[in-house]
Amino acid sequence: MEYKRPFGVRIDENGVIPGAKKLVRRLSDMRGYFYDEKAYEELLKEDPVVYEVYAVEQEEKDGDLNFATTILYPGKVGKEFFFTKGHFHAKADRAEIYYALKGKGGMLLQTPEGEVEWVPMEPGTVVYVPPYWAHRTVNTGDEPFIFLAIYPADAGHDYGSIKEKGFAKLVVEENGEVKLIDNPRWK
Ligand SMILES: O=C(CO)[C@@H](O)[C@H](O)[C@H](O)COP(=O)(O)O
Ligand SMILES: [Fe+2]
Repeated sequence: MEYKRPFGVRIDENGVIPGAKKLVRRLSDMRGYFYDEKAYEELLKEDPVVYEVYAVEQEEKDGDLNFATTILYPGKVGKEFFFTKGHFHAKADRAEIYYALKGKGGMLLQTPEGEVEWVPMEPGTVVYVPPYWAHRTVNTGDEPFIFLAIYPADAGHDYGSIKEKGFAKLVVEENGEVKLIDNPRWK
């Protein structure tokens, strides 16, 4: 038997995993995701980086694990806080663990039927993402929101239905407060 080699890596203070595969999502990669289209077009002139992912991934095999950090930058489109695209897993029954490292935010989770949960996250918070729940993180603070995710190597990503329908709730700032409001576009 040829064994894989164990290793340790240290996540640096900016959330970077040395040697990991880096993915950058700018606002222009997220057309159609934010509710306020006018505010989206306005901010597109700057095209800010919304988030970066540093992923250490294995072959898509049952039993193995991937891990990744996400650095979700602070910002808003209109009154809606910056968020990650959000996805179901391609293998929908694959669960996941998130561990918050820095900054402030939360996770929106949603079942295929559109039932929504919001879990606030601060450094030290562990979130259990059960099988079948779509998940999106939101930065509700004014510094980068950084977290680690650990997920089965064969989980995969299914972005389609979230891209099309979004989440049933929007996370917005109203009168200086973080609020969850109904997404008028959700059907
Ligand atoms: O949930 C996972 C992996 O299953 C996270 O590593 C996200 O992939 C990352 O936070 C970016 O978010 P998305 O753009 O993939 O929704
Ligand atoms: Fe995931």
